[in-house]
Amino acid sequence: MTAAKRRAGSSGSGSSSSSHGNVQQQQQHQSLQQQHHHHQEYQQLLQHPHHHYHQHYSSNGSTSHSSNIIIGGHTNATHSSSSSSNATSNSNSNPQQYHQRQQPHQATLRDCSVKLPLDILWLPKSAMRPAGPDASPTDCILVVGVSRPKLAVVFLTVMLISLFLTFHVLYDSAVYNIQAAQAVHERHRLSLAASASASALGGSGSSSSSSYSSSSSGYSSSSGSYSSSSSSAGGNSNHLPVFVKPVPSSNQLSHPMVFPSSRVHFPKTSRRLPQALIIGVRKCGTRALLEMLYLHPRIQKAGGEVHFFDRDENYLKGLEWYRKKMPHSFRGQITIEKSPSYFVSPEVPERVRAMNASIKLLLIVREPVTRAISDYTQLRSHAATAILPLAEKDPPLPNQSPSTRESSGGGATVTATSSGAAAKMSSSSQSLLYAKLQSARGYDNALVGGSGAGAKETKARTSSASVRRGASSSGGNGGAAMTTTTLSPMASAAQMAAKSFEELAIFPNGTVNEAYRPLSISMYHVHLHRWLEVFPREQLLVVNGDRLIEDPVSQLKRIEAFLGIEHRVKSEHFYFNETKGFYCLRYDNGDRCLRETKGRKHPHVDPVVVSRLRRFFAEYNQRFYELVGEDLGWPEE
Ligand SMILES: Nc1ncnc2c1ncn2[C@@H]1O[C@H](COP(=O)(O)OS(=O)(=O)O)[C@@H](OP(=O)(O)O)[C@H]1O
Repeated sequence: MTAAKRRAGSSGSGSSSSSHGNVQQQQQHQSLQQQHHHHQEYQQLLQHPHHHYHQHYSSNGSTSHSSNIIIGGHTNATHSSSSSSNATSNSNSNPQQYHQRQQPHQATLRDCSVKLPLDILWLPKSAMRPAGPDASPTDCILVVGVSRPKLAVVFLTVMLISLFLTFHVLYDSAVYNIQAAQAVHERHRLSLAASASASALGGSGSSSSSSYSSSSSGYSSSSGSYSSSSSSAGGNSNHLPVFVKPVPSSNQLSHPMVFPSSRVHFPKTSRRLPQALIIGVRKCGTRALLEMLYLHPRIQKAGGEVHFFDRDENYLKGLEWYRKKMPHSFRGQITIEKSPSYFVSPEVPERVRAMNASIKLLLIVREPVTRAISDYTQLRSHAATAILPLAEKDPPLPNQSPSTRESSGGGATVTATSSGAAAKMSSSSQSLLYAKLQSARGYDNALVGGSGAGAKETKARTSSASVRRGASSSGGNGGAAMTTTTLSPMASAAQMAAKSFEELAIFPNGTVNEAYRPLSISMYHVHLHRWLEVFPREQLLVVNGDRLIEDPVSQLKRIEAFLGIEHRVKSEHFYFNETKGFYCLRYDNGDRCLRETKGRKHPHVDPVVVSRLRRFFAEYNQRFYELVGEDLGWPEE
């Protein structure tokens, strides 16, 4: 290039001395030479970018030689031949000097010698191709190159990955925050609703009444933990978190959330009907199972028991209502709902099939006598909670005679005044209590042995009555003919709280009261039979509730396989809590145990009665084993 320019320079001076009249021709010649010069310079740049860089900048101490970025010089398509020649002969001059040489053209030409950070420089557009007549004098081109392409690729990849991870973390934390906000909002709403209903029911100053409400709506002030009652009914309880969590500060609770929970959801999620159901059995660990499964990233759970299929008032609202009770989920996630009473409600299997014939069913069972005692413990606890506050509060009515209505628990006659508290109740208090009992799920059918009388009016009880019929007709000693006398709810609760398990389970003549609800629910084969008439066996997985208590991971592994999801819930997700006597869950942000109503201390039951009941259940258990095709090894003595 330099030689060409020299030739151009000498040829130019020679022609000026010999042919002064031919100026136009000379200018054209110079222009052609200049284009040639830029073209050569461009080629050189492509072939030896570093060399080019050093040529221009090695004398400038401020420029790093180890830079990976390449660099253009500065020139312009309309340079005069003299300046072109200077630029090439002083190829070591720095950009400033070079720039100074362009001073005469400064006004009309774009300065491309601007020093950018990272040693990125502008190149004149004309350096990329021979400047044509259309070349604009103000065009500059930014050229960035890398001297170590492999390193650059690695660098870029790392950058992209970290960008992706950052996005992912932000995404996750956004979801988490939204869910946390929803939970707090929901609690706040429920606490307001609870206090409102408490004041409506028992007056504003009624501490006893509000303690009932708070237990059913979720806040357990004594334990300082959030504890929704599993037997509370209604839509509100559907969203209650169940694991014991630190109570949010009063500040948090009194803060109204800025957005309504029903509207907040993450993009690309929607509420889907459940693809799997935990259908029961009550008191066998249904809640523990759901919470444990929820550790799996592919599982979404309905917050509470929806009771869609077993309660006509819900079922009649339609599938869309049910769907709206479901959590938001991503495609590919499995939504699970649990309502243990599905198992014992005759109309449920058909209704479930009508929604989704290929739904997966989870049935968790425990040794039947243990389950019955657990059921009794819960019912008694609810009865006590229901009776005492109102009984203490209400003065006895003058001239009110004790209730003389009696109930027969299959032969065991019980006077409803067994608790003095019952007699003290005013009729208004009784109806309030009745309303509470109605809404308390645990009371829907099992207040008293055999008759379940006080709970006959609601639809929920219609199904339980059918279940009782089923249980009674299923065999057994037949000694428990039911008497369906009406027992007031107060009397029922009083009776329940006062009687022992032994009294309720065994008649004085020594026969088993198989119509006693906690016992009839434990006759698993009766209920399962109905399900297997509607669903193929492969669609139902039997989970061993006793093993879930001892070794959750082994049971969860089976369930993951059944649901067709990868094995993700591992032993590191659990720790054994000595105080509670059960496994608790380990989350990234802390450990949580099921609330105190799960894992209650059972009353002592006479071992003779336990043996008697085990013998009674042995036959039923065999039938159950046959149905499921597995021997669960429950004791027969
Ligand atoms: N990890 C863990 N923590 C606490 N409790 C556990 C756990 N795993 C299973 N269980 C057992 O679950 C029993 C309650 O069963 P459910 O959740 O099905 O009860 S309910 O029907 O929903 O009321 C509950 O019954 P009780 O012991 O009688 O309270 C527990 O025995």
